[in-house]
Amino acid sequence: MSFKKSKPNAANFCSALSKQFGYGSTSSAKTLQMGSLYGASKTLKKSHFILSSIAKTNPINFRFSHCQNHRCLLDSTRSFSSNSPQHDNRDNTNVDLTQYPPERIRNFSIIAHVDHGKSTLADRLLELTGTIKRGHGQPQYLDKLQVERERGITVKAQTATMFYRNELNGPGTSEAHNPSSFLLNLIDTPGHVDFSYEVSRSLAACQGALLVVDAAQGVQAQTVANFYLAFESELTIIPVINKIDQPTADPDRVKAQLKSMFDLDPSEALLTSAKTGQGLEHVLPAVIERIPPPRGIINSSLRMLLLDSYYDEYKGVICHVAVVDGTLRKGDKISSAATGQAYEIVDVGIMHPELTPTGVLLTGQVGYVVTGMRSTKEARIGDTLYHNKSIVEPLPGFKPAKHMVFSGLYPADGSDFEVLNHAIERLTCNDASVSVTKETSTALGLGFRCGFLGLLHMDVFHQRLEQEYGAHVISTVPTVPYIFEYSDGRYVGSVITLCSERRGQQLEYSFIDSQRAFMKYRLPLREIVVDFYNELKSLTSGYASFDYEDSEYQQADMVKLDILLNGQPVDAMATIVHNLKAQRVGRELVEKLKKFIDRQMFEITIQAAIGSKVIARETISAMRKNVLAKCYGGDVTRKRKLLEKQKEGKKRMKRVGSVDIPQEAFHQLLRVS
Ligand SMILES: Nc1nc2c(ncn2[C@@H]2O[C@H](COP(=O)(O)OP(=O)(O)OP(=O)(O)O)[C@@H](O)[C@H]2O)c(=O)[nH]1
Repeated sequence: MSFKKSKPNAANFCSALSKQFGYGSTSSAKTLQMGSLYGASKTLKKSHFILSSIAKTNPINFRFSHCQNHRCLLDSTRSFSSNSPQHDNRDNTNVDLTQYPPERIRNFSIIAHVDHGKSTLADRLLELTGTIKRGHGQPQYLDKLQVERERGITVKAQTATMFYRNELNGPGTSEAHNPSSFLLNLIDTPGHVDFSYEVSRSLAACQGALLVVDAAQGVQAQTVANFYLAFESELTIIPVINKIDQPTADPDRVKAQLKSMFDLDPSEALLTSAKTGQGLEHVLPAVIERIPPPRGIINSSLRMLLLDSYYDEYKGVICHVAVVDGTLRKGDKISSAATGQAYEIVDVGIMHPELTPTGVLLTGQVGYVVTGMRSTKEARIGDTLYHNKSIVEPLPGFKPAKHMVFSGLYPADGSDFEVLNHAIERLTCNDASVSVTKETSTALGLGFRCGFLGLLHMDVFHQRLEQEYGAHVISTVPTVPYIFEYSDGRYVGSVITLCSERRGQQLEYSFIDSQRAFMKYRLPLREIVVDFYNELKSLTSGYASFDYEDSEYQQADMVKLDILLNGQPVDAMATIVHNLKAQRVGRELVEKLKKFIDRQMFEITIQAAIGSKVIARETISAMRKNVLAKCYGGDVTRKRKLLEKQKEGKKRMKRVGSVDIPQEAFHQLLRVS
């Protein structure tokens, strides 16, 4: 499966806020719920599913002059700002963080729907502040993972520290004495719904968020979801209408949406083009003016929130932290509230944007620490770190991730279990939203049962295992639920038909404006986990978008569909389907398997069965060895004897032979709904 920014495919986008189907035949079906965004205001409840479609908009001129009188100089000449994107681990003693008390710190995230321009805007802000060199040749600088670059999407939130000061205080004024120098921590977040856990974690370190909205596409499903994440975290939200350079940009329409859906004052919206640079000079002044400084207590005991972590071959576990109260210095002895383990701070610094040692982190600052943690399991995301022997109230931490898609992960070669074990342990250090338990399959041997936030998340996790740790993985059919949001105007009819075919129950249907509709459906996750999103996109010419929320379990007529190879059930291929669809799904599964299993020296029967009842069957005939090749004109009894012997041998092989199932066959099964 692959997910490209421009052409999302169904399987990937169908990520899930869902729980695992029960695996027994008596389990109930999982349902999905779409929610309406209608009438969103500060009192609104979080919405569930959105279906919206946007007709092409006409180009429109806009006039907007917010912040036009604000004069600012983005300081790119400071001695500690780097002009090189690759300056990892400089011993940057010039960075004196003690010059930045909380009132001169602003921590903010950039949040948006997929592709609305978060990472590009982050690039521009890093360039404007001299944090990275202009035209560094690497767009979306903070998207560092190979998987992010290949797919063109952000999957990990990334923090970067920038330094910024106003011209009004005089260019050239020394950093130490310039009262309006600011330390800004920017967190670029992913837009895809599968990675919203990254967004919510990032928001915990922020007091404000730039809500970026594409000037042509307007408010989309993840705009709404992310708005509510920020709103519920009580952050100051600055709306940024981006991509105003596009011919179809219609900022006035977007402003009206922001007002009607979120009660955001249209006059507060910034108009930008991260591509051309238009309007960007107003962004950081707005951040400084509107977002409050962090509220921590300087003279209090240290309390530090563990935001994220990753494993570095040389340094061990590196933790990203936000200092909520107090001060942290290199050499300090700290403890973990979650595990009670004690550590010494070996290194501390900021991401500027690479690791830059500073020796200290003060109240309100965001940075990294190296503590000599030996095991990745010790780094508990959401943990509170504090000075040894001090008594502190632990911070609230994060809500646990809700796993919606569960899949078995097995080493492609059974003997590589330890390699996979090691790889999963390291990767989950950097992706705490994945749950992992060991399991055994008779067909695939020792492996893991993993919970993901969605199919794209699952797919990205597989890819990262391969790319970053060289582990080759077979994944089993996900036992998963999904939820969506859509928007549509002109395509409403076909969306309704699609949802009805998928056993959806319409809960709400309303229009946001003349071109957009919101629909709320309760859908069985099983029905949308595969291909639903592709169909939705193709039916609506790509205009529909969706978001989803877990709904309650519902009673449903579900059956367990087993796949048998030569009479032996393959547990990894068993799936739960609705009784009405069992016949069709069974037939599709055996037909697919027939295509992907190679002929062998014996006949292979592939069956789909519910309990003892076989509902579909295919046969792969045996490869025929010409046992008569050497009988030049021999007598007919001799030939018959040889053929009889071959037949006997084949029967035996069939009985004892094990069928080789290629990895591709497992992947193909994922695509049958
Ligand atoms: N015309 C135009 N294109 C832009 C602008 N900003 C970003 N883009 C383009 O929009 C596409 C998506 O930009 P990204 O910055 O990757 O979007 P994103 O929101 O970070 O995407 P995800 O992280 O995947 O959610 C890229 O092709 C950018 O070049 C803009 O102001 N104008």
